[in-house]
Amino acid sequence: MKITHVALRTLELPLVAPFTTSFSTQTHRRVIVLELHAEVDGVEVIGWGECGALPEPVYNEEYNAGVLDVTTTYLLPMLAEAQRKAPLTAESIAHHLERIVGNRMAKAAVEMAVLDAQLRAAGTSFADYLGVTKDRVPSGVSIGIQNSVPQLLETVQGYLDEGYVRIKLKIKPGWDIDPVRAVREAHPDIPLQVDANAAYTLVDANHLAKLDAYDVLLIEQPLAEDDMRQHAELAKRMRTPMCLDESVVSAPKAADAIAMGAAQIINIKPSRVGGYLEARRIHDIASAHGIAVWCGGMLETGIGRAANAALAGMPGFTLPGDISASDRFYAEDITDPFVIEDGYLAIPREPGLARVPDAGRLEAATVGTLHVDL
Ligand SMILES: CC(=O)N[C@@H](Cc1ccc2ccccc2c1)C(=O)O
Ligand SMILES: [Mg+2]
Repeated sequence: MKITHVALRTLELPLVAPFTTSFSTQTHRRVIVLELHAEVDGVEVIGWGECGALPEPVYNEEYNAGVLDVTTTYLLPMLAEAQRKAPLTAESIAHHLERIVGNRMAKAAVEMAVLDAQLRAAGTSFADYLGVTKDRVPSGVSIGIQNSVPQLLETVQGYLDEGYVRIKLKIKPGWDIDPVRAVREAHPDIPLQVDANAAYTLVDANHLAKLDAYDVLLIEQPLAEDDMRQHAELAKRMRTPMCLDESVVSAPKAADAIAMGAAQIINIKPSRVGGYLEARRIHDIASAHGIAVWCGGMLETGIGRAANAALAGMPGFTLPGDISASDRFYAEDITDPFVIEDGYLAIPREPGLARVPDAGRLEAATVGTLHVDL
């Protein structure tokens, strides 16, 4: 394909409720969406991409202003140069961009938009492209740090009433054992896991091991992104299975984590690892080692949610992911909403990888747009 034009929109979407983690409280999602115009065999097609980066570098080292700069200054000009020699394919994007170190969320958004355009032009759904045969995926929910344990129990009950099949609690020092104990005592049999977003150190090992008493499915990223060896050490000191999120930024890192015993489970986020094609490679490596994976979330709009739902249909995604219904975070999505039905989300089967945003809602949510001609 030949990319002709890309619009990089920054959207501001209010969250239905503040979302507090160990690293921040967010009341809005300020997210970058790419609208990529391309020609495939002379026919114009539009592909959509969504970037997982936050406005500030508090989840990982990327942030929106940096994504916009690296995409307009480097990534798109490099693809403009590459496509002068030969048509681009989604599968060749990573190769063309490999001179740029890191910036995985920025690269992932570009690759996603190219893949969406390519699949749309071919009339193929992402599920079919991946060979996914399932038609729906189980839906888990990520619950932020609450003001009190009673409020947490009320929030958990609300999501269980909506049908969520797995509860994930954000934890941090001072909000960990008590909330987990309270939820487990109230719900002895629900699948329950925790996510610390790197808030602890090995000094907390004995404290975190208290979670072993509450049948916790996994503990997600208790230590820092770079603490791969430390996670392996902690895994020896806890029965609760170790799961990594922020640390697994690529397939080689996934292989390291598995080889070192730093992860018994991996949270795959296509944005964090550089795109859906790298996400598939991580799925394949993990599955080959008998390591369970599940699909994490970055509060995606329906654009990213659609692609995540298809990815989560792959056989190695054996644990419910954070692919919640659209209304978990947004009163109104910019796309047709994903709704939870009997605890599951339907995997889209329309051509393409992403859901197409409603033009009016997209415009209404846009707080800034950059246009790049290639
Ligand atoms: C669903 C979930 O817990 N996601 C991330 C953390 C996270 C937390 C807060 C966010 C705010 C704005 C955008 C993305 C965000 C991602 C995680 O698994 O670690
Ligand atoms: Mg996480």
